Amino acid sequence: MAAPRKVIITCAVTGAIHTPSMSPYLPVTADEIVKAALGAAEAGAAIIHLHARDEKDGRPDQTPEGFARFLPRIKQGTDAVLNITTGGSPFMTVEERVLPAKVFAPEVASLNVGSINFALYQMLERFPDLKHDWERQHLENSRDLVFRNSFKDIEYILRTLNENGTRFEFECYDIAHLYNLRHFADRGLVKAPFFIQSVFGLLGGIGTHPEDVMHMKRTADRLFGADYRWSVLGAGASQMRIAAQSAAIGGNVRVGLEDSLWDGPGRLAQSNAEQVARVRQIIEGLRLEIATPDEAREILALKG
Ligand SMILES: C[C@H](N)CC(=O)CC(=O)O
Ligand SMILES: [Zn+2]
Repeated sequence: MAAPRKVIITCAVTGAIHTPSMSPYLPVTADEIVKAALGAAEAGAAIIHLHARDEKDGRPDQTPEGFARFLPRIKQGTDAVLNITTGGSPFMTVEERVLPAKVFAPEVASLNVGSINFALYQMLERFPDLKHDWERQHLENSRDLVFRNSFKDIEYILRTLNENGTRFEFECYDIAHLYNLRHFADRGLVKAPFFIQSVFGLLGGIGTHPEDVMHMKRTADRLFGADYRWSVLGAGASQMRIAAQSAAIGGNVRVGLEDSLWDGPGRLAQSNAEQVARVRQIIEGLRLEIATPDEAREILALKG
């Protein structure tokens, strides 16, 4: 009897898309990010995806100092794999975005494998009472926002972080991004196994229909065969449905308040750990097991 498959849970605890007025549960300060990360790891997340924020008003902060406020305490409190963003906020330059991962040389860093229109303004309707001006500007300005990840930008991040032995969470927001990754693999700039994080439901990228999920998986199977490890994230209300479909067809999952503030229709998730516990229930309900951090390191061939 084959052992149950191990499913890797990634938790993205705060991000740079949602803003503090949208949810009182969104971690903002370093203390809150530490508590959220350790809580998510305790609940079963093997990988923690990290962004930093300004302590006072919560705007995205992509300075190494911003990450230094919480990284050592998280490292001390858990053996979970730490994944530092190179996406930062889509309004930042690639030089700004890559700096924290360059300085801290994490086991994993995110890498966005293509450019997309990145709409957030539709959230203005959902959240009419934003406290800070920057929050309204952040959403408003996304009408004209292209999250730039040119081939030159991607190569720059790859060459900068390959030196540290850092491996990547390849964020693919659309089918074209899988072909971009194939291109860099053919050039030998990325090494298998490829950890592909398919992003569903961001306005500007692919949708959340089960056919969209199958299309991503079928295309990745064709382009990468056994050389990739697949994971998915569903934005907003689609989070758990997309995770369930992925777990059922051999994939891994990502949850966290970066990707969705919700725990069911109209109910704000009260912690990242709550979302990890819910997706764990789904995984164990399918009679699968969650991967420990060390099992995730083995599955993804991380430097440890
Ligand atoms: C949809 C997610 N915000 C994708 C993300 O996590 C990007 C990054 O940090 O590099
Ligand atoms: Zn992120």
